[in-house]
Amino acid sequence: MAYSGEDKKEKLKLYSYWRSSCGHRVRIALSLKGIEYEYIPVNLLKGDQFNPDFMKINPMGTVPALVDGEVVISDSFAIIMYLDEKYPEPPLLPRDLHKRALNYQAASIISSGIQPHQNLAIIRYIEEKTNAEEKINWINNAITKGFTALEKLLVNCAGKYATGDQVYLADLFIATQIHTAVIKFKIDVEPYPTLAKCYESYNELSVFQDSIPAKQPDAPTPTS
Ligand SMILES: N[C@@H](CCC(=O)N[C@@H](CS)C(=O)NCC(=O)O)C(=O)O
Repeated sequence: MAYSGEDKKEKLKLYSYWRSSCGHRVRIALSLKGIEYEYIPVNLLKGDQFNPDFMKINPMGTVPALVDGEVVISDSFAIIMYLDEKYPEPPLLPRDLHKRALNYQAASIISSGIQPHQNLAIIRYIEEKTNAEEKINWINNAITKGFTALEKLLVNCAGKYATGDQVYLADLFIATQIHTAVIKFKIDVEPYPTLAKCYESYNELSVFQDSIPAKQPDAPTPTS
């Protein structure tokens, strides 16, 4: 089922940045549910997240932020849950309670155990206080620790995707975290066979392919 036009008077607005993994998760959710939206770029490298107009939308100065009429939400987890409740098809949470908890757990490992450690503000600070090598070590440690935990968590329940043969919440977080690790930080996913297999499956789906950072309107044009 696609949600376009008749369910909404005004298009949703997504404030994001092409390379933001948190924004990337939300794009996949919107795309899976067939929701049309307006994409508003916030250039994190230029500091647009601290522009007073944007700070009114999200006083944390981070992307993504979603505006749906009077409703403003500025955390990817909260945005995805809001979308899932407002546009229930296809559901992002399985009915089975154990699988549901695994989805929450995997999403949480990434949103609180990995992503904050690789966030622009943090890694800039680490480099400033130490050096570029320490920054890379810091990122690698956080991703290795998180991926090792995720691999253990999912090894016995994964199918094509993280918790079976249907895409759920965990997949949105895993796909985008692996994409960032592989493409941005050049980290190999091979040591995590369950995660690597899921990544292959995501790359076969157009909703995942179309949501990747390089395909966003604010992504730099590739030079040949
Ligand atoms: N928990 C928030 C984290 C948001 C976040 O850290 N966003 C990053 C991009 S992925 C950001 O905007 N960073 C800007 C900065 O560090 O200045 C979420 O899931 O939306």
